Amino acid sequence: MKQPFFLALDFPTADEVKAFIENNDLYGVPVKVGMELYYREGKEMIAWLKQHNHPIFLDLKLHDIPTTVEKAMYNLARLGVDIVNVHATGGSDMIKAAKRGLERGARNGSVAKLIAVTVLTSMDESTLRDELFVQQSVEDAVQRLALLTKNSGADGVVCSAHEVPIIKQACGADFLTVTPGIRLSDSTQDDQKRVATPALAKRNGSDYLVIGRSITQAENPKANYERVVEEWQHA
Ligand SMILES: O=C(O)c1cc(=O)[nH]c(=O)n1[C@@H]1O[C@H](COP(=O)(O)O)[C@@H](O)[C@H]1O
Repeated sequence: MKQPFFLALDFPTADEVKAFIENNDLYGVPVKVGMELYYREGKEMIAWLKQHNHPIFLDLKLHDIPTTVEKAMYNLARLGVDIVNVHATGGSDMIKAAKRGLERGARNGSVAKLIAVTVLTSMDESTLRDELFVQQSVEDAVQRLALLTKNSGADGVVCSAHEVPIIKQACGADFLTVTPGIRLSDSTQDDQKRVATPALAKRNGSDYLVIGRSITQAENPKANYERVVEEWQHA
């Protein structure tokens, strides 16, 4: 993979995605396709990105009963993307079912990696305590969900860069950590609560960054993309 960053293509239409990639000469970079884009442009968008050699993380965060998730993953596997995700809070039966669906639907023997969202980066301790009635710290909750994910046979987790060291300690160095909530030092935080710079994510041992608005909403997106590359290489 060119760079260990998934550029979050949070745009409403395929035309906007294509114009963005063209205008900023970002052909072939790893990308993340989320709900906003996928629900409108679906598999044609995925096919276009594959034609242009973009590694793809399809972020649909499945969370349902195991049978439904297995069948949905079977269908998603046929798209030939590189990474897909579920919510870890769906539990071990659901995560195992997701894995089965991916394996059954795999094409040409290549199975997409399965990762599970632990605690969304838009949440903090008060969200857990006051809204979800979870009394643990964010770190403890993330670590427990990471262990559940690993023991259910998935390849890694989505977490914030701050929790990477405790996850690696609990689940091993090979267990993938994919970290959104990445911000350049002069970017706005928006709706994210647990944010980190690319440099901090690198120092903490994050395997892949997910980065959207710091690049896509910037005045000069290409310059900000290069800043992320620079920070990552020199951290
Ligand atoms: O699974 C994800 O990708 C994800 C998990 C999470 O905990 N937090 C999170 O922000 N994301 C996604 O990562 C991207 C972050 O975008 P920016 O905040 O614009 O960099 C969005 O597309 C989110 O949907």
